[in-house]
Amino acid sequence: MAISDDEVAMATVAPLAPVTFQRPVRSDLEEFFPKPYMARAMAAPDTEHPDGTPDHKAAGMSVLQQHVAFFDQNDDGIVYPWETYTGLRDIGLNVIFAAIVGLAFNVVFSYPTRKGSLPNLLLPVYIENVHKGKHPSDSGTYDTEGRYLPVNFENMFSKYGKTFPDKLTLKELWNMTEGNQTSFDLLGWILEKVEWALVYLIAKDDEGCLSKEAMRGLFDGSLFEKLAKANKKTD
Ligand code: HEM
Ligand SMILES: [Ca+2]
Repeated sequence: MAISDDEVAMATVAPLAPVTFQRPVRSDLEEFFPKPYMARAMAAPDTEHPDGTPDHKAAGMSVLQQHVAFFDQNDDGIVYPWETYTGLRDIGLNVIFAAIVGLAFNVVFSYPTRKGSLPNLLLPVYIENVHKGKHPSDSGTYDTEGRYLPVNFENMFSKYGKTFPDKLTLKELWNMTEGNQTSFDLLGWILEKVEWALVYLIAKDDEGCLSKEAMRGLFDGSLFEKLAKANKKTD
């Protein structure tokens, strides 16, 4: 059967690229909120939350900056390893795990986000420059300036969420990190696995799935705030 030019122009699948059938994209997002293709600098909306997280303050920061600002204990715009450690403890990691993971985040992100040209042995992460920490093999939900792209967030679920519409099973999360891998990018691929493994660990639900809401909250940092609050209550 011949495909008309009109059909070609708007198609989201290509007959000779089976992967486009296996990982479909959304074409109905505008029914839920305006301009899903427009990168949001300060809010992280999805189909269920068209305005993002109302009780979470952007405080003038980009969505990626908000993701990291949770760890900035004294709000001076710089995240030192001991601050990452404290934040990780607050969201429920044990002492050893928080120490290892906390140090690892600063080891990875301090150099790319540095001010000036020299590395700093105290491993600060400068929130102002955190967009420079972006790595390949990610979900594409943050753009290169640290904004949030609703369409790419939603497509994670249309592509990989085969069991439920609003959460990913562990296998599906794994498939997503595999599917996001770009070539010649071992480090980005490892980081992607570690980041999502951590999110899964701290936020999986009773059925062993990662909810869309937890993942959305990961992007604007509200997930960390929620977990810290819940943790404080149980102390
Ligand atoms: C000081 C602490 C942290 C820093 C500096 C940091 C930095 C970043 C940066 C720069 C990105 C953008 C990566 C990209 O889009 O290529 C990012 C994304 C991400 N981070 Fe963090 N992060 C921190 C803490 C955490 C923690 C504690 C977790 C998990 C619990 C986490 C999980 C993620 C995930 C899952 C992504 C999204 C990757 C994707 O789009 O596929 N981050 N982070
Ligand atoms: Ca600080």
